[in-house]
Amino acid sequence: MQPYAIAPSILAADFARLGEEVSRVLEAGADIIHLDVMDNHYVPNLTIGPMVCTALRRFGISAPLDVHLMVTPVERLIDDFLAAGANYISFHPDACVHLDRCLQQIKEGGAKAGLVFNPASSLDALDYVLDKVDLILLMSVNPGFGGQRFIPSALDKLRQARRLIDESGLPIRLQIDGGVKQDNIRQIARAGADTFVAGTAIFGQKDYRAAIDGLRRELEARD
Ligand SMILES: O=C(CO)[C@@H](O)[C@H](O)COP(=O)(O)O
Ligand SMILES: [Fe+2]
Repeated sequence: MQPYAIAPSILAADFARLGEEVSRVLEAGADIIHLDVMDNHYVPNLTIGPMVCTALRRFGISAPLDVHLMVTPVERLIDDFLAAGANYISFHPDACVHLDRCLQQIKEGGAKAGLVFNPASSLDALDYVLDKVDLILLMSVNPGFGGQRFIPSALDKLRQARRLIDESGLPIRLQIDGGVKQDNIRQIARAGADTFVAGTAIFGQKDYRAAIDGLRRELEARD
């Protein structure tokens, strides 16, 4: 993966044409595809399951699929998403009883494992498992819906997570999710993020290439 990765969230895509939408956004320069899995239990919304991941693979999508689980419990779905071809599987520590076991389950299944932190959650859950994590995902909105406004306190938490990662020397990606736009991505990158989920900022635009180029231009102008 390149130093900065753009991960369009399909939550804002046209679900009636999902395969084409994902192809188009990849042709427009997306690095990975972010899939928001919601169960109407952990979050008050209901979206997609592993069948959609399988369908995208059958459609010919070979790009990395980044699955963001907003479900509880997570255990069974991990196996289903591994079988469906997910490359990254991230879950919320508070949605899972045996955190260490879930991380192992993902890694033994051949995918990269991520932990997700809600806007009001501390990073304490990383204390004993940092070496088992490939990705830290910080939510900059409350999970459940696309199109919300970026919560500014996520910037401090990004700086804190960036310090943790740098001090550990581990190759952990730092992903930000929620309300990422052209007018704030530069500030978010400065705070330490390297992977940027964007739903409405990309799929909400007519020209996906212009949207992704616009985000990248801001990243290049970061310093
Ligand atoms: O996980 C979530 C929401 O729970 C996100 O992935 C959103 O889908 C991002 O959408 P935008 O805020 O970029 O529109
Ligand atoms: Fe997400």
